[in-house]
Amino acid sequence: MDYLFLVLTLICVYALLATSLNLIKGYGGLFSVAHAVFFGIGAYAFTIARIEYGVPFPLALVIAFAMAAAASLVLSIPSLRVSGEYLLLATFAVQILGTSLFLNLDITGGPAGIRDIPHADLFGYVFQTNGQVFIITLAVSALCWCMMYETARSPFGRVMKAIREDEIGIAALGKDTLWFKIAVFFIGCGFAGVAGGLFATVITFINPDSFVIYVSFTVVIMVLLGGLANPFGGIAGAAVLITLEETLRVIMPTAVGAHLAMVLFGLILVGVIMRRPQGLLPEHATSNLVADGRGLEGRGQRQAIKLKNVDPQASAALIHGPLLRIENVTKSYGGLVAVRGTNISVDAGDIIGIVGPNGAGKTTLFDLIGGNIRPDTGTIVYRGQDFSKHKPYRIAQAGIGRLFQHVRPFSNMTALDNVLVSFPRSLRESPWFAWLPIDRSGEAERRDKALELLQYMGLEGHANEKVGELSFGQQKLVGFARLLAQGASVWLLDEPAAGIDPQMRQDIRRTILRVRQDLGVTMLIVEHNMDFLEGLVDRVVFMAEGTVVKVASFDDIMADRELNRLYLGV
Ligand SMILES: Nc1ncnc2c1ncn2[C@@H]1O[C@H](COP(=O)(O)OP(=O)(O)OP(=O)(O)O)[C@@H](O)[C@H]1O
Repeated sequence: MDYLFLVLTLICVYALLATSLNLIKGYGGLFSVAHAVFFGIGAYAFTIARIEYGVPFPLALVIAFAMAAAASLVLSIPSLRVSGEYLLLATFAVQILGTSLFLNLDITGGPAGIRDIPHADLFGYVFQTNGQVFIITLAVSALCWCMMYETARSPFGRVMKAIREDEIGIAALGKDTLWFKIAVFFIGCGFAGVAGGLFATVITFINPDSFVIYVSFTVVIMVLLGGLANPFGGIAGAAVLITLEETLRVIMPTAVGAHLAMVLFGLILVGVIMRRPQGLLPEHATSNLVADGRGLEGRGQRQAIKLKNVDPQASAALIHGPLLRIENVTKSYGGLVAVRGTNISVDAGDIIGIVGPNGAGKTTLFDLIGGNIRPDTGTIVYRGQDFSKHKPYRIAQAGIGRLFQHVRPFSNMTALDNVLVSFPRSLRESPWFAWLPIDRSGEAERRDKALELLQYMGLEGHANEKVGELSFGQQKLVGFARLLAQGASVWLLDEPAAGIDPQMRQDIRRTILRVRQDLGVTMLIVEHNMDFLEGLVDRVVFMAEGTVVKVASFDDIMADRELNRLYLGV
């Protein structure tokens, strides 16, 4: 029984460690193979605090969190600007560095480590037997798990998921992705530190062997096996692997058993990747708030509702002069000038079509306005302020929204969550408040607004469906609902009519006209389909070879024989 308690205690510790990595990888999409280092930093910080300074058990756990989280900044601030294999390599380097420091620093006791770590105690009660140690470990792990669970399902967790799905897409909705990634890394590493503190108090002895890269890989396997972005994934993965490891230890109590465990873990990883990439417990896409269908009743037909809750910064009447001015903007790629000395002036409430042959520079122009690339020369002035050197999220926050040609949907999130994540920053979108039971009414209000926006787009019946499973046209309508939630006053629509059937094209056209009529949103529409633009746009900007060739009404452009012959082939 005593041994069983020890195994259960270890499962709790590693479940906490795996859940903290799941927060980083499952929600943040950030692949780290250095998690054992933060586990170790927590363990050493906890141990030193307890032994050297006699710090009480709960406070030592807080110190473990703080030290591991603070150490994460050393890695995350420089390296989270990169992703994919570069981030993986950066975390690998941190793992090697961490192991080397644990081995060579005096404070860590070098290879011999630190012994006789005191048992957990609370209000004078010492948790000594394996049963008692299990209870305190379970209690702390459960508390941390609840905090991470709340964080993951909060608006903060929703933004993290969207970053994982499409970082450019969520930046275009006004979220500072770097800040969110640093924050999720900070929190995940902090909880790894708490797991380290618990580990130290359970085993009462630590040395660098417990924090080597093998441990980091084992935790990665726990997460992948249990289920990425599933709150119970880390627990399931830890339970399976720790049980397996301990069973092997009992059957083969030699070094062979330990090596066999490594081989088995490797095979499990390969098996998971090949047979069940979603892990034992797959991620749920359904928004918690309408999981039971609440809020969807009575929302049958598309109605001519007033968007009373929507606040696009479309106070067109308050703008003096042009809302958006593109002044003498040039952008080259090597010898190729994609946009050349372009000047376009857009008044509030205008709908402007941007047309021209392939390679004319239309998308580049949108990239420049949206901040995805910077102009070589020239300025982009919005509401009187030069935005040409601002980051995409700042431009989006200022009120310029974009529907990308391929929408950039958050495919594994529901339509409702796609809209919810687009609202401007709320209290619980901050990682510090995400786990607190606050702003529930604000969240309920946003849900109602989001449902209203989906209803406005005729998508109320799809609120709970994954956007990746909707048709391309419906995804575009979700994109419109996201722009409304964002409150963008200028919409950059990149080929909204492309890739959809004629019926849906009409729907989208009607929606654009309706948004303009109801909200006075200003729009720039890049489009090849001239029929789509007829009767929709106030002016057409004709571009060719990076240059604005002509700005005129739709009829004048169509009547210009030379343009039609040269570029439109009609
Ligand atoms: N990142 C890049 N690197 C190099 N050249 C680029 C890059 N992006 C665009 N270009 C080039 O710049 C020119 C303008 O491209 P852009 O995509 O803006 O044209 P477009 O008018 O949107 O064309 P389409 O209608 O086909 O989408 C093209 O010649 C293109 O090859």
